[in-house]
Amino acid sequence: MKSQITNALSDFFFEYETPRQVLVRNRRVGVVCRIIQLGVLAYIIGWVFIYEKGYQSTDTAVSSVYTKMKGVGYTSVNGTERVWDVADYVFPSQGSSSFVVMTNYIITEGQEMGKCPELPGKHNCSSDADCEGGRYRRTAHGEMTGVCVDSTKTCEVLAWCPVENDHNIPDPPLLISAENYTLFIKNSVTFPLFGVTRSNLVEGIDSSYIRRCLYHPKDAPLCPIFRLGDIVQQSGFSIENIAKEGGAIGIVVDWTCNFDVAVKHCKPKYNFHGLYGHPDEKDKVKASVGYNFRYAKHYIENGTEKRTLLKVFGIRFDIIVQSLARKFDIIPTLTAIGSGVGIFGVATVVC
Ligand SMILES: Nc1ncnc2c1ncn2[C@@H]1O[C@H](COP(=O)(O)OP(=O)(O)OP(=O)(O)O)[C@@H](O)[C@H]1O
Repeated sequence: MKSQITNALSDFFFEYETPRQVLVRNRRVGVVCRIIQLGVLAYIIGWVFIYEKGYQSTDTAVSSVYTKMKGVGYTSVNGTERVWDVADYVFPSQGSSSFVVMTNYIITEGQEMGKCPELPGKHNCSSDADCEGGRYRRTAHGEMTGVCVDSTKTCEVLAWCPVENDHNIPDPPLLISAENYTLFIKNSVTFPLFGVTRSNLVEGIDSSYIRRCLYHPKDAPLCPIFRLGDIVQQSGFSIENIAKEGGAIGIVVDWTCNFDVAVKHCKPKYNFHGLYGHPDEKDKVKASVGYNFRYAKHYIENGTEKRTLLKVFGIRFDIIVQSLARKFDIIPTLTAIGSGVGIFGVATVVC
């Protein structure tokens, strides 16, 4: 028993096996083998190393975006002139990466708590029995009082009165001048794996350049100030259409960087994508068109709380940062070489 174990151990430690090599002198097999090896070599060098950059490790960035609009709009509605500045037309005002620029609105001034009839068209009634007191209708403005108002043939509601009438959206849009506003984007990205931080205000973009430049895809691709009309156009919309009923535009800041070359070559690229906007005429039956929301400004007049309600139609901008940085790393390089050497074995098997 003991000698059997000793034999097994000595077999294991003092013997070595290796496959026997056979040299085949055959032209056809030789050519096929070389072609397969060449194909594998081309795959490893061309695809894995050059195209897929298998010798580099990758990292995505953490980022922060800050925006600021500038520009002034002017409206003259029913003889009332008004100037709209950035504090009036940007929502929210903090300069976040997702914000709305108002391009059209329906204003309902002097609303106060009270009882008034609903809008004609919606919530019609023929008698008080149709307006169940204390109940709400899904798209109503307030709580029904149980009265059907004769003059309008609509239910009376306890609500902010008079209720908003949004049957007609102003056309042309009231703030079509929004196309001349400018947007400033400040974006900073950090690639934690490589310990690199970059800003879209890259080398050469100083305060005097910022004061006079305007983004242009060819002439000024690094200027961080964008004209709104240009953004709308480059995202595939027309300002007249999107301004009336609103829409959304994605601005992509693309950081594709190679840190094997100097960090200063890591620069952002801007792309614009229409996310949703004014549809073609044939799409009129769509359940929802454009983009809008309601916004109220409250105040006290003669001891009564009142509000001005705005149904805001606007362009919603979403600034999306996309990033991919690469740098030489020994581990992916060795992994790629190792898998390449492994694939070489395929040629031998096939041959
Ligand atoms: N939307 C924009 N369009 C054009 N220029 C802008 C815009 N936003 C900012 N700027 C300019 O870019 C520079 C940097 O803006 P930043 O907000 O950092 O400074 P600021 O002095 O607080 O700007 P400001 O007081 O003019 O709003 C300033 O010269 C500013 O006037």
